[in-house]
Amino acid sequence: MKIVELNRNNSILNQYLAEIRDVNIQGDSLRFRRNIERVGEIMAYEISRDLPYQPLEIQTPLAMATENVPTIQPVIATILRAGLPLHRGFINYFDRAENAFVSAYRKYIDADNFDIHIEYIASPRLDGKTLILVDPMLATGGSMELAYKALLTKGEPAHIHIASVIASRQAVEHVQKVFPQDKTTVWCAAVDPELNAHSYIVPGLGDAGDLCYGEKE
Ligand SMILES: O=P(O)(O)OC[C@H]1O[C@H](OP(=O)(O)OP(=O)(O)O)[C@H](O)[C@@H]1O
Ligand SMILES: O=c1cc[nH]c(=O)[nH]1
Ligand SMILES: [Mg+2]
Repeated sequence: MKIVELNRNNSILNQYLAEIRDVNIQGDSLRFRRNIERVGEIMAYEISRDLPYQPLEIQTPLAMATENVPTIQPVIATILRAGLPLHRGFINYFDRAENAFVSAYRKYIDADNFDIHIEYIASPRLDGKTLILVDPMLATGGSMELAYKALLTKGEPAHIHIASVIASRQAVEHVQKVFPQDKTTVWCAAVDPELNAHSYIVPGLGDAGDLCYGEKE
């Protein structure tokens, strides 16, 4: 399974990631959402390089031109609610993509233990398609795994891309166990070393959903 950590190479993505993490900047929720969206745009561009292409003949005002263009449009799936700004970044680039939405939330049993609940799924058929699963945080990997299993009820994708802003090392290992090795690629802006007792990524960024949309009850 190919794992790509985009912050290993210097690019403007690192500036957006620094602002997303920065406790003195991330409280500006408009900037936080836009920075997540910009990471989504950069990831969409990177993933676009892995798609199949074929030449297209185009009539310009002066002559014929040929450009290689993608032969497919992916399905962009996300997990509510923190996934929404990242998803928006992806569809800013894949403007003819189909889309899927899954809800997932942590229901805490006590301070440190929780189950993940999936209650809502809206998806096109996925058979033979390229599925891009986008969620800014891959902490334990549990939400991503359960969202994928829910989406499999809509068909078997030909290839799966997982795109996260920050993943924990543990979640990357989990994904390597539960997703098909031969047809999954993982894209992260950063991979962080630890989870804390509440299964939050450390250093991470805090709670992505709350930073986007406010605290929930
Ligand atoms: O890898 P996991 O351990 O499953 O954690 C990651 C999940 O946590 C966050 O969502 P959260 O449950 O906070 O919901 P929210 O988007 O409504 O805030 C995040 O967007 C992921 O979906
Ligand atoms: O670090 C984490 C873990 C789960 N959800 C978040 O928003 N952040
Ligand atoms: Mg949250």
